[in-house]
Amino acid sequence: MITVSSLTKTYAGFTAVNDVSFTAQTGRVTGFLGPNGAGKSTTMRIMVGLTPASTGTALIDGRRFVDLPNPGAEVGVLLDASAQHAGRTGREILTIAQRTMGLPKGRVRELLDLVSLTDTEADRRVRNYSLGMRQRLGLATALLGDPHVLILDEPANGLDPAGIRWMRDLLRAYADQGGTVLLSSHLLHEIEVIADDLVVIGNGRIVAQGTKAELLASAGTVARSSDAVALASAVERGGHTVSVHTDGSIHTDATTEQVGQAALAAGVALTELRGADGAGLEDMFLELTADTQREGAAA
Ligand SMILES: Nc1ncnc2c1ncn2[C@@H]1O[C@H](COP(=O)(O)OP(=O)(O)OP(=O)(O)O)[C@@H](O)[C@H]1O
Repeated sequence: MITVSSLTKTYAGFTAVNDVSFTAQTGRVTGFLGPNGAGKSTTMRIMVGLTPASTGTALIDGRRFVDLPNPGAEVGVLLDASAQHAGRTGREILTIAQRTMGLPKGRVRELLDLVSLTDTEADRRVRNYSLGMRQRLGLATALLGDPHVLILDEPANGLDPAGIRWMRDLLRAYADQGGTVLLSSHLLHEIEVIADDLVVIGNGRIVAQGTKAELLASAGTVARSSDAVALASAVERGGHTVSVHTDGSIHTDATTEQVGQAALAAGVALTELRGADGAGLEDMFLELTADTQREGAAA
């Protein structure tokens, strides 16, 4: 389990991470979401001892990363896939890590197979790797010591669709076997599919956290009928907030059941009724981080 408590990081008067607290639970995948510059990487760097916190703590199973005797056997870290030594081959990088951690030689082969890097690719210098190959190698390095916690910054970056699905299945299985996964991503839909819990950060502050189910339930309901205005009025009469979209659908904070009841009472036939979870996470993300978006995308 990862426990972050009142973590703050300031750089020359600028607060990059502001009183951040959350936990990433054992057996669950926690998605760490936020716009550019929100403080995700800084938080993760503090967790693994690369950046000192100004105040607060980040503990892994109750201990600071720097106090772990053999950190690679407890925490797998992938923060920047391009930070690997460009002049070494993938196999060399894994072999150095295998020796440092005192693991059996055969572990390198196992991990190359796990991340689907071929022998030819493993013997190529990392400077000639594609971004997706670097991510696979980074994930192999993170998993080499068979850790029970994974901290991954944008691990899907550069992976093709098959690679993204592969990674998703791998992380799901890892969590199902009792591992703790914390991963950051801008790929909201990717997080929506894989995460059990979400932590949303904007301008260094946590703006929302909870289970994905809880947060998406609060994303409301989408409904459609042949008469959007009549449907909107019926739902509004129940005291709910409603917005009518240009495509004729309505989005409301009412539950699907409340919308169904309101439509029935008003004699309006529904042609669609569902939780807003499809686009819900993206809407929620833009809404919660509206103050911190560079493009004013949520406006
Ligand atoms: N060493 C540093 N010195 C000064 N400011 C820094 C330093 N490192 C990070 N920052 C600032 O802290 C803020 C948070 O950066 P961070 O990299 O943690 O964001 P992020 O959420 O990971 O963003 P992205 O999604 O773009 O990677 C940014 O404004 C960044 O410029």
